[in-house]
Formats: sequence, structure tokens, C-alpha cells
Amino acid sequence: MRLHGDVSDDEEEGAVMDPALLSPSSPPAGAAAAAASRLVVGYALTKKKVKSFLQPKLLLLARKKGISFISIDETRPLSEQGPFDIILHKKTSKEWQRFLEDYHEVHPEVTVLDPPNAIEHLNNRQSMLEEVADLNLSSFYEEVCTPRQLVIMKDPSSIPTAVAMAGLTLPLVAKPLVVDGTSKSHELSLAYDEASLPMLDPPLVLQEFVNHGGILFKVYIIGEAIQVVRRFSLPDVNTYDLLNNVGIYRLPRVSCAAASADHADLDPRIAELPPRPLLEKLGRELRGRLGLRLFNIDMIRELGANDRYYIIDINYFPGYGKMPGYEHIFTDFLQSLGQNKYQRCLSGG
Ligand SMILES: Nc1ncnc2c1ncn2[C@@H]1O[C@H](COP(=O)(O)OP(=O)(O)OP(=O)(O)O)[C@@H](O)[C@H]1O
Ligand SMILES: O=P(O)(O)O[C@H]1[C@H](OP(=O)(O)O)[C@@H](OP(=O)(O)O)[C@@H](O)[C@@H](O)[C@@H]1OP(=O)(O)O
Ligand SMILES: [Mg+2]
Ligand SMILES: [Mg+2]
Repeated sequence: MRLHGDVSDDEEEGAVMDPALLSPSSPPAGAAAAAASRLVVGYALTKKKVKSFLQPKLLLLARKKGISFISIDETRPLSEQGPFDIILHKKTSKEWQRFLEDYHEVHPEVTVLDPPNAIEHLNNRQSMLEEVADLNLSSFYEEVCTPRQLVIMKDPSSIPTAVAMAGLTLPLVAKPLVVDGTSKSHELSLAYDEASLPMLDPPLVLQEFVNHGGILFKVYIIGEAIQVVRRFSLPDVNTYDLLNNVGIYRLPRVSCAAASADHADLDPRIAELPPRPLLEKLGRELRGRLGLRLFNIDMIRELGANDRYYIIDINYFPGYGKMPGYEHIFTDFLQSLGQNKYQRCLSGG
């Protein structure tokens, strides 16, 4: 079966070699790999993701642990490939979703990471934060919330009135409503004044900008494991900036350009990581509510309100390759899935 949509990527994908074959100690491919390994992981990922995720250090460790990775050929029925124990995927086309769901109905024994309908929840910047807004994580010590935001579907001329009626405070971050893996869906703008708002390009989400000392916390979730890193973020906006700036500032892919701030010389009040118990609770709750096991959370701490955290973005299957030690955490996670499956088999479940 030939999948449509995401065309250029699919075309490229066809030319991608199984990175396992490129690794220094090449594991056998396809059916041979399946026979030699205890755990076979099929993957349907973009070329970019294959490069950033399936790094030699991951492949090497996986091989030692009896895990093999096999590239899924989206032009052929899944039941003719593998057989797989686990399928990893990050493709947004409807055809792929249906393809995978049909396969999973016939092969419920295969662990699909993660269910396409659960992933879809994160492909829209409104629905992605809904679960957070419903969470009640605030305690005596800290508060977790989302910035106030407004969805504009069309008619840019209506934006100033909509913003005034919703009582949103400038500056506002304008983000494309849909996150579909394209670089366009990461093109953000900062709007300083009301008069410029009609220059924005709906459908979008308008989110209040929260000053946070220019540091963002990326909280990576892999099953039950949680790891947090610091990244440089947008600088704070002060009253002077607000009075002296007009117009819309286009921000090219902010987070992609953001360097790690883990070893920077920072003000300790800004650098201090969110408390571990809070992150554990947040990870647990969101994993359950979203029905996802692979995602990350972008979190900022409001400047001057040291215990108020805002969640501003959640990403499915993010850039784990940038997470220190990801090869250990990810392979442990895959092994734990294999172990659970084995135990279910033994108990006849
Ligand atoms: N409400 C906000 N207040 C302050 N800064 C923000 C806000 N929203 C976004 N930012 C800054 O802009 C960056 C990009 O925003 P966001 O994470 O929503 O976009 P994205 O394109 O989905 O990013 P990613 O590449 O992580 O998917 C953030 O990492 C943060 O530095
Ligand atoms: O570019 P990287 O590999 O690092 O990963 C980024 C990932 O791109 P990719 O899935 O195409 O790889 C993005 O996915 P799309 O929204 O564009 O689908 C998004 O999840 C970012 O948040 C990830 O960056 P991180 O948040 O981890 O820094
Ligand atoms: Mg982000
Ligand atoms: Mg994002």
C-alpha cells in the first residue's frame, strides 16, 4: 500500500537506509534481525528524526540488549513486515493513522507507541494544553498553569476586538494552531501592540507572554522515566520594550536554535530546576490523561513569582537525541515493554 500526504517526506523515506545497517557493528536487517533479537522495534519516522534519534550509541546499546530496529516500508502491508514487538512512529498523515489502526486491530499483541488518536491531541495547540488546564497540580508550595490564550480561526481584522474581549495582556505570542511537523508550524511571532494584530495570519493561538528570565525547562518523558534540561529561551519583555516597540516580530524556529543552558553561568534563582516531586506528579498525570508514553513538556517559571510554573508546549516524540543518556533510558524502556508482554503471555493474558 502506498501512503499519500507528507509526500516529499515519504519519497525521501524510501531512500533511507536502515540506520542499523550504518552503525559500526551492523546488526542483521529485516527478518534476520528479527530472528537474532529478542525485541524487534519497527519504526516509521521522518528522515530527520531517524538521523537525530537512531544515533550509533543508541543502536549499539540496543544491539547489546537484544533490541533491533527495522525501518517500516510504508508502501507494503505491515503484516508482511517484521514481525514487530513494538512500533515507534511519528507521521501525521490520516492514511498512516488508518493504516496503523487497521494493523493494530488484527495484531493487538504489538505495542504501538503511541496510539494515533492520542498523538493527534498534541497536534493542535489548543487541545494540547487542555489536559494541563484541567490538572489540579497546584499545592501550598507551587502553582502549575497555562498562559491565558485565545484561538483565532480566521478574519485577522477581528483580532484586536477578540483580544480586548478576552482581556489578554500584550505582548502576545502568536503560534500556528496546528503542529504538523512542518517548519511553518513552528514559526512564531511576538505582537507588541494592538494595532498590529490584524497583520497576523490565522488559524493561530494567541498566548500571553510570560517573563521567565530567559530560561526554559524541557521535561522529557519516556514511559515512567523523567529527565529535565535547561534551554535558553526568549528574553523578558519589560515596560520600556513594550512602550518602544510596535509591530509583529517574526521569530524563526525559536526552540530549535535554543542552546542547552545546563552549563551556563546563570542566576541560581532562574536556573533552579522545578522540584522533582512536582515533575514526577506532572509526568504521571499527563501520561495518564494524554494516553501517551513519549513526549516532552516545555515549562517556564514566572519571573518574580518563584513558584508559579507555566506549561507552554507539549511535543510528541521530541528530540530525545539531545537528552543526555537517552540511549540508556530508551532501551530500558523498550525492554520493560518487552518484559511486560512476556509476563502477560505467561499468565495467558
Ligand atoms: N507564553 C510564552 N511566554 C514566554 N515565552 C514563550 C511563550 N510561548 C513560547 N515561548 C518561547 O518560545 C519558544 C517556542 O514556543 P513553543 O515551544 O510554543 O513553540 P514550538 O514551535 O512548539 O517549539 P518546539 O520546537 O519545542 O516544538 C519557547 O520554547 C519559549 O522560549
Ligand atoms: O528537531 P528535533 O529532533 O530536536 O525534535 C523536535 C521535533 O522535531 P522532529 O520530530 O522533526 O525531529 C519537533 O517535532 P514537530 O513538532 O516538528 O513534529 C518538536 O517535537 C520539537 O519540540 C523537538 O525538539 P525538542 O523539543 O526535543 O528540542
Ligand atoms: Mg516548544
Ligand atoms: Mg512544540
